[in-house]
Amino acid sequence: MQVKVVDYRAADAAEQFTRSLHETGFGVLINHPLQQALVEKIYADWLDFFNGTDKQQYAFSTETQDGYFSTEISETAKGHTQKDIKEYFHVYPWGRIPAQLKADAMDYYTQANRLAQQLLSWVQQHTPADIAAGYSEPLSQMIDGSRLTLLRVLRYPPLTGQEPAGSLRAAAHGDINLLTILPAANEPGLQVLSKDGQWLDVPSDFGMLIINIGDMLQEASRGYYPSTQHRVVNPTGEGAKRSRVSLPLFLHPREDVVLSERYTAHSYLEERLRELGVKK
Ligand SMILES: O=C(O)CCC(=O)C(=O)O
Ligand SMILES: [Fe+2]
Repeated sequence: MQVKVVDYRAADAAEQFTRSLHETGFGVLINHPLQQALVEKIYADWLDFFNGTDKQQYAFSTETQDGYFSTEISETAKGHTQKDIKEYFHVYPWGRIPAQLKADAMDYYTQANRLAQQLLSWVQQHTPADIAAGYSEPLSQMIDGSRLTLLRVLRYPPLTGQEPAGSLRAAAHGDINLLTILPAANEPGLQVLSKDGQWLDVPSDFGMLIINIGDMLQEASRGYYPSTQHRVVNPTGEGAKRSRVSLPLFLHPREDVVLSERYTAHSYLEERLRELGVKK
């Protein structure tokens, strides 16, 4: 298995891209419309923020989930016992955002949401009719007016050598949401679990955009689009001295969206956040 790199401008981009999502849970786009210069500026400005002390004033709220999550309270992936080696900030348009970082973060949030809506309509168009018949509403409509779509700015600090044995920058997990949109990070490390149980590097050269299916879309599509396990491995050598910054946009449906007979978006999210240990 290999995650395919698809040219967003190719005539058959939608077909190739959605086939990759069906086969691997992941797809990688080049020549996509998100501005690389903006992504890089966000990486640089937020790295300064994480290196400073202001972040302590934005401690996240268990109720609303916006704000800063320190390495001490960082999430523990489902089925794991060690916390991930990461700190992060959850940006929601209605949430707290440091003033000097707000304009760029919201600009990116808007651009990425627009692209996501189009990608969801590609996914919809290429869903087999019997599966699509089970969607409670068109996929791109599920995110209309959602308050829960979330831009996560992640910083994986340089390693100290004191990390607990076996802990990873991000332990193997599936994302909770519908679809995740992730520009290539400033450092390598992202891997995806293949069907035959091998960890493979996700193509993530400069400028690539990585998209993966989340558990909610797996649930809504009855597994046709799989939410594939992925992780971020610890660097060795010189790379261990450097921070890694990444910027996933987690696309969430409106809370009232019916995902399946078992779940609404709301009931699903509550269950998963409790499992992650970031909600009571
Ligand atoms: O940092 C990355 O490249 C991936 C992050 C991720 O998988 C997540 O936060 O869910
Ligand atoms: Fe993830």
